[in-house]
Amino acid sequence: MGYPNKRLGFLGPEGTFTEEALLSQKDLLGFELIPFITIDSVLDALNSGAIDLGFVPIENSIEGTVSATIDSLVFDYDLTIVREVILDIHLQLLGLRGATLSDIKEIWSYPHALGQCRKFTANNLPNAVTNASTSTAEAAKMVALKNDGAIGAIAPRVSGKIYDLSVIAENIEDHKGNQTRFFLVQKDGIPPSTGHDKTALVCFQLSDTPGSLFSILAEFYARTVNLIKLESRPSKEGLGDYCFVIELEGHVSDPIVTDALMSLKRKLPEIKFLGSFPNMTDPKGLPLESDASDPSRIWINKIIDRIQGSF
Ligand SMILES: O=C(O)C(=O)C[C@]1(C(=O)O)C=C[C@@H](O)C=C1
Repeated sequence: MGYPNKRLGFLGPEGTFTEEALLSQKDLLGFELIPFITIDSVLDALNSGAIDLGFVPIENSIEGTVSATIDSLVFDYDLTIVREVILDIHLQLLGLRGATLSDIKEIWSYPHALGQCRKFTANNLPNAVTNASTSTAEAAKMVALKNDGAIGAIAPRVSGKIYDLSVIAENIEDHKGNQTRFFLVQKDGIPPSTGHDKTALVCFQLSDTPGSLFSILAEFYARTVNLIKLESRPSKEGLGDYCFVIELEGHVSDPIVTDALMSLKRKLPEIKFLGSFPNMTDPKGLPLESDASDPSRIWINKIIDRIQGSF
């Protein structure tokens, strides 16, 4: 199935985990897939309309949230999350053919990947200098270009094949069950409810007073809406000033979710809706090409307007 003239940007270059997660989504392969060198450049291109969809990492089970992604979604752009994808992550120490562990004096990788192998590096390469690259695959590409046996990259196995590097040490992540979650984002349009959805939003508070977080959570508790994730992020307004990123079970069009969000809206100066999207375990796919004149979509957009206060 093709999507003529539809462009999907992702964190590249060829060989990143982001690309691997994207390629696992067969229905997206008909798009023109365009690698970008940073997460910011993907989201910026989406915001400006240069691409139709963006695919970026959001969180890792060892290292936590990818700040570049969440901060762009919360503060910089009005984009909507339409899908989540979860990928098992195994990191490899790659180097030139013939290089061994004792040859490596310098390691390059994406900071989130370096963090996932912190203990491995401390125990096995305590004197190696670590350096940040814009992605794991970019680090692998650079090792190949520099053609220096003393430089290693922490990267996916597939990137070793692409850039002709060999695996010096395999599966070096510090904890078992390492996984990263990715978001597919678009400028607007909310996938209809599948019955197995999540909703993401940001709550901005007026001031930090006793019970202010409790009063947010109470709205969900009162309606037995299950919270999946709660994270405080610096609001960028000053040290100790936070906003709350919340993920909950349900779709924004589910009456109890709508009701909880409307009630929150009356308490808080600002709520930002980030998206309603199917749980990754949902066996039903989601229609990507949602029709702008679809009455259910117009109705959902009205709910969002009311929650965000732009009516
Ligand atoms: O550099 C890559 O390969 C990416 O896709 C980025 C990223 C991340 O942001 O966490 C994705 C998965 C892994 O956790 C390591 C790196």
